[in-house]
Amino acid sequence: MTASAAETPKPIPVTVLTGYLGAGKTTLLNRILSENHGRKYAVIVNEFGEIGIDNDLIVESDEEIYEMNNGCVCCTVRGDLIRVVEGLMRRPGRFDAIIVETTGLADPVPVAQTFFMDDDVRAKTELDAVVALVDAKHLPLRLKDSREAEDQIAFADVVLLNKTDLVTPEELARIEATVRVINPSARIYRTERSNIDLTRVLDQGAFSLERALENDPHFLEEAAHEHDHVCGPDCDHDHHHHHHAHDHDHDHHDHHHDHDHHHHDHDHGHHHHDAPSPIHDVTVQSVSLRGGQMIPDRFFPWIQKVTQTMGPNILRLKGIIAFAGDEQRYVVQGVHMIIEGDHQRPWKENEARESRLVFIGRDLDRKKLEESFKACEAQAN
Ligand SMILES: Nc1nc2c(ncn2[C@@H]2O[C@H](COP(=O)(O)OP(=O)(O)OP(=O)(O)O)[C@@H](O)[C@H]2O)c(=O)[nH]1
Repeated sequence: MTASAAETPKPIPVTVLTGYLGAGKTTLLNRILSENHGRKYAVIVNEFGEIGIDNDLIVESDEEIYEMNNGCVCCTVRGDLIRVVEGLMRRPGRFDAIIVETTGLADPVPVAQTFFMDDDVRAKTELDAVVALVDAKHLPLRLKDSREAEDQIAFADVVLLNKTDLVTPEELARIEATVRVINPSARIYRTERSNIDLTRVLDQGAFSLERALENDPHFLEEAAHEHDHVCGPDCDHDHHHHHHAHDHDHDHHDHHHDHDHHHHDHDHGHHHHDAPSPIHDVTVQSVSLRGGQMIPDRFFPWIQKVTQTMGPNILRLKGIIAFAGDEQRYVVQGVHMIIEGDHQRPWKENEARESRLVFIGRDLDRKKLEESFKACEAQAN
């Protein structure tokens, strides 16, 4: 029997969206889902925070959204990703392409590896491009405190330098130069609210296995990257012990920095090939709050105060707030001290009018946040 085009369907292109917490991934995803491009996407998102707000922030569309388990892709979710993709493959014709939105704390490498490691997935999909969103305002801070932020840029095929409205032209030029140093070959575009001609992001045919292997000769090796990054706060891993626990079966210390070839000589001070590098940023935690209906005159001054006083430690906040007497859901979002909010849509008949708020950051005082959040409730005194 000879294989014909009909018998071997074209591999499904996969776009991986990466970028640090709050950089603009969901904003881009919502553009993709809203725009009339005539293609049908299956979207895979990796929820962050135990009360899962992310899914609620994606625009409603005909697209099918698949959630992966809590935790980071590299540690616990790769199997999950393979299962979701295999499930998708069993329903040919339902969609033309796949988009994977990774959590802001994830290393994109294990996600990309997934599309090469499992034989079935490898045969049926084709990694089209890794697209990294960069928050222009907060990049300098990120490069100081997060290896992931840098790795995400280093590994990208396309970089969207986003939030250009929050920086001066001079700052923007400097930031672009920094991105260029971290990744000399990526296509870089400046964007506001992830506003990009989608033909520059989708169907790029940009991902090159050859280049990935050049940057990291161990790209195709299982576990080379598994533990070289920050796990999400909800990751099941025992952060304090697994480093030792895994030492005997993976020698990830020897080669997991090989992709640093990318990084040339810029000096961020945290890339040392031999020194024991911080394996996990164990200080990042998440605090999830739940409450009833809130009084705006309590909630807004409270959230203002929280972001003013704790801003430097708040990497990300997201919430859906039910205000007493308000027929609409109110969405609040923040990155450090920059916070914004808006009505999203009317509450549905069967939806419980409750408020949910997730903080991701360092040194968060859970008890204090819980109590002060509760004090904004309508029934609180
Ligand atoms: N000022 C400004 N705000 C932006 C821009 N792009 C996105 N935002 C806002 O930044 C916040 C984060 O955007 P998201 O698209 O949710 O970011 P994300 O990367 O999906 O965030 P995580 O999923 O938490 O990692 C939201 O409040 C956006 O409205 C921009 O270009 N300028």
